[in-house]
Amino acid sequence: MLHHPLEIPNRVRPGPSISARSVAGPEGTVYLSATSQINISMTNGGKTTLTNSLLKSLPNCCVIHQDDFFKPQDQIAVGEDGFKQWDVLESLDMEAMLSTVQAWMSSPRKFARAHGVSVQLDASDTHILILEGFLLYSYKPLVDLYSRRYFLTVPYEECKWRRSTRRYMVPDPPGLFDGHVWPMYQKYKREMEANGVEVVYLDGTKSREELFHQVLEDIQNSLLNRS
Ligand SMILES: Nc1ncnc2c1ncn2[C@@H]1O[C@H](COP(=O)(O)OP(=O)(O)O)[C@@H](O)[C@H]1O
Ligand SMILES: NC(=O)c1ccc[n+]([C@@H]2O[C@H](COP(=O)(O)O)[C@@H](O)[C@H]2O)c1
Repeated sequence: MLHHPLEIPNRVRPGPSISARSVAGPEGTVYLSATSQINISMTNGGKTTLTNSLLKSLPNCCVIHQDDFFKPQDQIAVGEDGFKQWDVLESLDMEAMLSTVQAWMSSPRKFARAHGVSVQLDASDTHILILEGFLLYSYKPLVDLYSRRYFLTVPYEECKWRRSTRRYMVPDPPGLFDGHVWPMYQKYKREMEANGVEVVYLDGTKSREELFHQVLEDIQNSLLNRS
């Protein structure tokens, strides 16, 4: 069963869900034969919002959400600080996420169809996979597969405020943001930069529309440049 992220109340998704839709490009747009993986990162940076807009505008586009790969709560370690360590790589089943991405790579068309999506039949045969997640650039087997890496950033105060308005499947206990979420975000970002992972930084305080148009244009250009 396919779920569009917007249709899931309180962002609860029961088990891995793949979003996909097939749409025609705007008149005059040329999509070249290509398969691309695109990634978008940082908690509350606006990833889901941006992804939902892209999904409606890109041809044969599937989305995999990293937070569908959180391990069950009883497998999440408690740190010395007393918080459950949700924001570390070990709390995610990244092997399962990698397998899902590999299934798409081996046959994007079959993958989309297997998830109930009718694939657009045209000469261009472009397929796009968006990975949406807060910790995508720290798992080496996946990092090397991406065609384009976007990193949405918002300042500390904005991120904390946005986060305070969110209700996760497991609600944040008091102090989690300052005690765990923000320090882990900073740690992984530092490591990513030290490892030389190339990302396109996006200013998450820009308007939703501006971000959408910026990224859509960038993706379309990168598809054209692959010819
Ligand atoms: N460009 C933006 N400007 C202002 N608020 C935004 C923007 N994009 C998203 N938001 C809001 O920020 C919150 C988190 O957005 P969301 O897309 O769910 O983030 P993420 O998936 O990165 O955690 C939501 O309340 C959303 O409406
Ligand atoms: N989906 C879940 O099961 C779950 C549980 C606890 C915390 N979280 C939070 O989800 C965040 C990542 O998701 P977003 O990128 O949508 O904010 C992490 O910072 C993590 O603390 C998710």
